[in-house]
Amino acid sequence: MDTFDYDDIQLIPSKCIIKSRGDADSSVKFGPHRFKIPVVPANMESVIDEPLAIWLAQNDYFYVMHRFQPEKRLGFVRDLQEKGLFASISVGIKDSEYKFINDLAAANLTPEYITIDVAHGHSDYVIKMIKFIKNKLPETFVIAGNVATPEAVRELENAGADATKVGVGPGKACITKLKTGFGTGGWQLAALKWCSKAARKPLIADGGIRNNGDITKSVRFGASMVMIGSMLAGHQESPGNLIKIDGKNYKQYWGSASETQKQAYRNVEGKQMLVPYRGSISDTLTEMREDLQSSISYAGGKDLEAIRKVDYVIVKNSIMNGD
Ligand SMILES: NC(=O)C1=CN([C@@H]2O[C@H](COP(=O)(O)OP(=O)(O)OC[C@H]3O[C@@H](n4cnc5c(N)ncnc54)[C@H](OP(=O)(O)O)[C@@H]3O)[C@@H](O)[C@H]2O)C=CC1
Ligand SMILES: Nc1nc2c(ncn2[C@@H]2O[C@H](COP(=O)(O)O)[C@@H](O)[C@H]2O)c(=O)[nH]1
Repeated sequence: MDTFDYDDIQLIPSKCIIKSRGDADSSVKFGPHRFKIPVVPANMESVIDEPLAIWLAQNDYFYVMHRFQPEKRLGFVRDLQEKGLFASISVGIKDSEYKFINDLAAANLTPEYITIDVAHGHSDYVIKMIKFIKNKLPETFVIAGNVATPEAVRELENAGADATKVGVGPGKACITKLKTGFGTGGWQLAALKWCSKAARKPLIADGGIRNNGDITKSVRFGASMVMIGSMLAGHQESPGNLIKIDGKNYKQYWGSASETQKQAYRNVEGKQMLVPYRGSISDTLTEMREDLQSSISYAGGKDLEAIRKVDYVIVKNSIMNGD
């Protein structure tokens, strides 16, 4: 298998067939809804909160609410659905989560999306949770992860997952690779390609996106949706505190397995850091959309499908040369 990451790849342009980049359709159908772009902010407490989730749903962007305020989730689902918006939440795999799924079913609440959010998703306990949710809430679109291999994708899909999330350790706030020696850090894009050979259902590429072009590359190598943490954590709407250093503004970004998140130093596999302040998230998402439209034009098509077929070259870390 070739191993490569985002910086090692350049996509090769094909003849343009549209008059304007504005004619390119960057939208994607994912589960029961269609979204403006194949991008979702990471389900981390430093990336998404309730007001941002509502804004994203109102503006046709996908979101996944984090699972770190478990007692608020049922009310959140009810609130969103009462507003006529889709509900998309996260769960873990501990015993209390089974009670939560039962509570949702008993209240006749069916979230449109549930993401099973576990660091090592290739696990019998994740499989058990997929089956449980599919039994109790059969209409819910279940996303399971995170995984790194085709075998894991196959097993989670066979258990009933509607989509699988690929990426173990490529995240900006991640120290899994350093603390355990495992993961897709440094070859996340190749891992996505490898997993896509086995996938029969949608894949989410999760972690390691550093430039808007990496979203396009993820789509080329098999992603239906791309999950982004650090690049979407620095906004006015982002939950992290605003910090000013030497006249420059930053936002706090912390890993979901960091000491900040856990409030304890046990099984820590994440860190806290500062990311540059970037203003409104609406402007960043609009730029992502425009860059995707441009990508579609370079791919010689009219929609995201065109990107999936383009040729590419492996340039081994040289695309930033001269910058
Ligand atoms: N995408 C990624 O690369 C990573 C993401 N994260 C994020 O950090 C958060 C916390 O993750 P996580 O620790 O899974 O959540 P939890 O603390 O909820 O752990 C998940 C469950 O799986 C058990 N488990 C067994 N082996 C492992 C293992 N190797 N890694 C993790 N759990 C294991 C845990 O038990 P016990 O705690 O007793 O071991 C626990 O019961 C999540 O939001 C996750 O997405 C964290 C690391 C990597
Ligand atoms: N190893 C860890 N991975 C983490 C942690 N918290 C979140 N994550 C993963 O990172 C991505 C976001 O990656 P980015 O490169 O876009 O910043 C996120 O979706 C999780 O999968 C953590 O504490 N440790």
